[in-house]
Amino acid sequence: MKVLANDGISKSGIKALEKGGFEVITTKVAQEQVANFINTHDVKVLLVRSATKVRKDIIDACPGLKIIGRGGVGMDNIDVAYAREKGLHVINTPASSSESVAELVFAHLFTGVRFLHDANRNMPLEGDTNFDGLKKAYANGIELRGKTLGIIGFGRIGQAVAKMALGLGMKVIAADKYVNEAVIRVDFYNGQFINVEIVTESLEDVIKHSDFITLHVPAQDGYVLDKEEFQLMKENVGIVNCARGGVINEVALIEALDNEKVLFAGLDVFENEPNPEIQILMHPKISLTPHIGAATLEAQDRIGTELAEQIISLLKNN
Ligand SMILES: O=C(O)[C@H](O)COP(=O)(O)O
Repeated sequence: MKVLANDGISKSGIKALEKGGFEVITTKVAQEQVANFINTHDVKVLLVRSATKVRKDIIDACPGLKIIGRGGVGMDNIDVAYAREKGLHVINTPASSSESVAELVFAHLFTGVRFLHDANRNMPLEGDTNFDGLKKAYANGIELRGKTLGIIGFGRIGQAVAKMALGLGMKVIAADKYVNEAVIRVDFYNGQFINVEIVTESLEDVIKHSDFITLHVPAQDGYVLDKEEFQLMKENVGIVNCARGGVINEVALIEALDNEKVLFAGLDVFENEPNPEIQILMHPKISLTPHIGAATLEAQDRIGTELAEQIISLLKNN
C-alpha cells in the first residue's frame, strides 16, 4: 500500500511504515497535481504538514484514499468533517510537538528582551565608529525571571510553555475557553519535581496583567488580539505568536509597536503565509521565524513514528 508524504516525513516514520509493509513516496507534488498523483499511483494514505491543503476537491477526486494524516497539531488545512463524512480516517499527532513549540516561544522571548534579532542585523563592520552608541541601545535589556507570562490557550502547548516559564521563575497566568485549571509538573535535573496548580482567568484579566503574552489557540474566525485588546495591555508588553496567523491583527500590532505600547513581538506565523507583509518583515521590533515551531529533529521523529503507528493500526488491523 502506498503512502504519499507530500510535506515530508522523518526517517523514523519512513522506517516504521516500511516495516509495516507500506511504500512511502516523499516526492513533493504541486498542490494542483495532488489528486491526479494519488489516483495514478494508487495512493491509499496522504500525509501532510501545513503546506499542502486537503480540501473537498481532493477528497471528492480521490475515492481510493483511505487516510489523511496531519503530521502535527492544527488541521485547519484539511476539510476534516467533510473527509470523515466521506468515510476517510483523518488523524493527527496532537502531543508530539508541544515541547518544541514551547522552546521556540522562549527563543522569541529571550530574543525580544535582549534585542537579539535587531542586534544580529546591526553588528559593526570594521571601522564602524557608531557601534558604541548602538551598543548602549542594546544594553537596555530586561530579565524574564519574576515577570508575568500570560498564556492564551492553555492546552498541551500552553501548558508546556507554563512549565518552562515556572522553571525560569516567571509567574504564569492563563486563559482558555475550555480549560478551568491544570496541574503543571515542573521537573528538576535531580529527579525532584513540584506540582503547580494554575486556575485559568478571564481573557481580559490575562491581557491586562501580563508582562508578556503568548498565544496557543487554534485558527479561528476573528482576531484574539485586536486594537481593543492592545489598548488594555500593560505598557512595554512583549507578544509571541507561535500558534496561527490570523489570531493577531497585524495592523493593530504594528501600530502598538510603533506607538511604544508593545516592546517587541516574536512571530512564527503570519496572516499572509508563507510571505509576511513587508511591514512585518522589515520591522525592527519583530523577531521572525518561518513557521518552524514543530521543526525539530525530536518533534518530527515523534510525529513520524506516531503517524506510522496509527496508520498501521488502522489499515493492517482492518
Ligand atoms: O499545527 C502544527 O503542528 C504546527 O503549526 C506545525 O506545522 P508544520 O508541520 O507545517 O511545521
